[in-house]
Formats: sequence, structure tokens, C-alpha cells
Amino acid sequence: MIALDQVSKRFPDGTLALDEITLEVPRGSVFGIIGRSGAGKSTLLRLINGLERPSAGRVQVDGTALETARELEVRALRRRVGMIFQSFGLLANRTVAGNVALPLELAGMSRPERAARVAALLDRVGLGDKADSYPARLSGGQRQRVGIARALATRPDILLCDEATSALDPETTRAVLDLLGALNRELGLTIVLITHEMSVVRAVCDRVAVLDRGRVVESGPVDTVFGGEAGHAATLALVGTGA
Ligand SMILES: Nc1ncnc2c1ncn2[C@@H]1O[C@H](COP(=O)(O)OP(=O)(O)OP(=O)(O)O)[C@@H](O)[C@H]1O
Repeated sequence: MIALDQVSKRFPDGTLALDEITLEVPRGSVFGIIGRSGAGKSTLLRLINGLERPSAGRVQVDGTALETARELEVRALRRRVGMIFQSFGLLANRTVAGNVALPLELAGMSRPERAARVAALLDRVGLGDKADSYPARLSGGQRQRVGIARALATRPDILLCDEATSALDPETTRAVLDLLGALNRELGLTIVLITHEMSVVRAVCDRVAVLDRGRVVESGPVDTVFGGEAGHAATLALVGTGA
């Protein structure tokens, strides 16, 4: 469903952010990409949602080859890929319901259909009573639930999570990760989650790739990568810090 084959990304200033990455994210999995700051995680996510093009190699998402896709195809793909962010990315001047409705408005859905869909989404993320609140009045965990509802509004097959719990305390993090796990199981949603925290990977991911200086240094089932005695120095450093 998501397959990267020998993908490199070099920025115009010469920075090699990704260096011959090969990995496959199976449909329906929760796939963690972990690495320290600057390892290339955000760049990898931006390649998967078509915001960046690879300098070399192939990126296949849901049957679309992104390295050769036309702008129209990339836009169509982006509608099938939802995304949530560390900073939530909510519009301050729209209510919770207004934020969740935005992608449906852009997709041209009628007002009554939109209202029903928004209500169902807010119920599902546990915010049925917050529809008319503004983001400033919500806790971090509640804001991220709005972010999740908005990302799922157009029924994507894939959800990309960019350090989605890094701004949250451990308890709230756990609750948001539990919600993501439940949505993965209920909807068959494929989740790709980037993080610098091993506890996040352990809590929700079934597979993980360890990124170090633009390279995948280990990948596989979480228990295998983090459970074995041997391991790449970058993995051991993550384990060692208990991050
Ligand atoms: N637009 C850009 N132009 C030049 N270099 C860039 C650009 N975007 C990212 N980089 C560089 O590419 C490398 C990987 O950056 P990236 O943001 O993907 O890492 P990251 O693992 O997401 O880090 P963080 O956790 O700090 O966000 C870094 O050296 C960064 O400085």
C-alpha cells in the first residue's frame, strides 16, 4: 500500500535528508518511524503525502507512483491521506464543528450531509458536547481529537501522524494513542506515525523503522527491533534513553 524503493531526497542546498530508503508499510498496519531530530522523519512523511518529490527512487502510495504523478493525481491522492500534527493546526476562528467540516466543505458536500458527518465524527472522538466550542477553550488532548476527526472527515485510507502526541502529557498521549489504535482496528485505517519517543512506538505500533541520518538502519516488528539483544547503535541509543 505504501512502498518506498531506494528513495533519496537531496534539497537544493545540497542537504541529503534521505539516503536510499527502502520500506513497505502493509495495508492496515500501524507503522512507526522513529529517529532523533534531523534524522529525516518529516521529509519522509512529506514524500508519502506528495508534498515533496523524491530526488531518486520510487514512492508508491495506494497504487499511485508519486515520482511521476501529475499534480492532479497527487491532489486526488492527498484526499485519501489524512494528516495530524504536533501543533494540531486548527483554525482559531472556527468552532470545533467548523474545523471538522472544513475538508467536507472543500469536497463540496451539502450542508445537511456535512452536519451529520461532523456530528458522527465528534461523537466517535468523544467530543460530541464540544461542537460549538472554539479551539482556544480546549485542552491539548481535545485539540488533537479535533485534529483526528478533521483528518478522518473525508474517509481516508491512510493517516499520517507527525509527532502527534509530542505536545501532550503522558496520560493524554496514552489516551490519544488508544484512540488511534481503535480507529486502526475499526476502520482498517493504515497509520504511519513519526516520533522520537520509543514509548509511543511501543504503545501503538506493530512495525517500526529506525531512521538515522537519512537511512533506515533497522526495521521490522516492534518486538523484534526493540526486544533483541543486538541492534544498531542508533536503536540502542533510543532504547538507552528510554525515550
Ligand atoms: N527544505 C529544506 N531544505 C534544506 N534542508 C532541509 C529542508 N528540510 C529539511 N532539511 C534538512 O534535512 C534533514 C532532515 O530533516 P527532517 O525535518 O526531515 O528531520 P526530522 O527527523 O523530522 O527532524 P525533527 O524531529 O527535528 O523535525 C535535516 O538535516 C534538515 O536540516
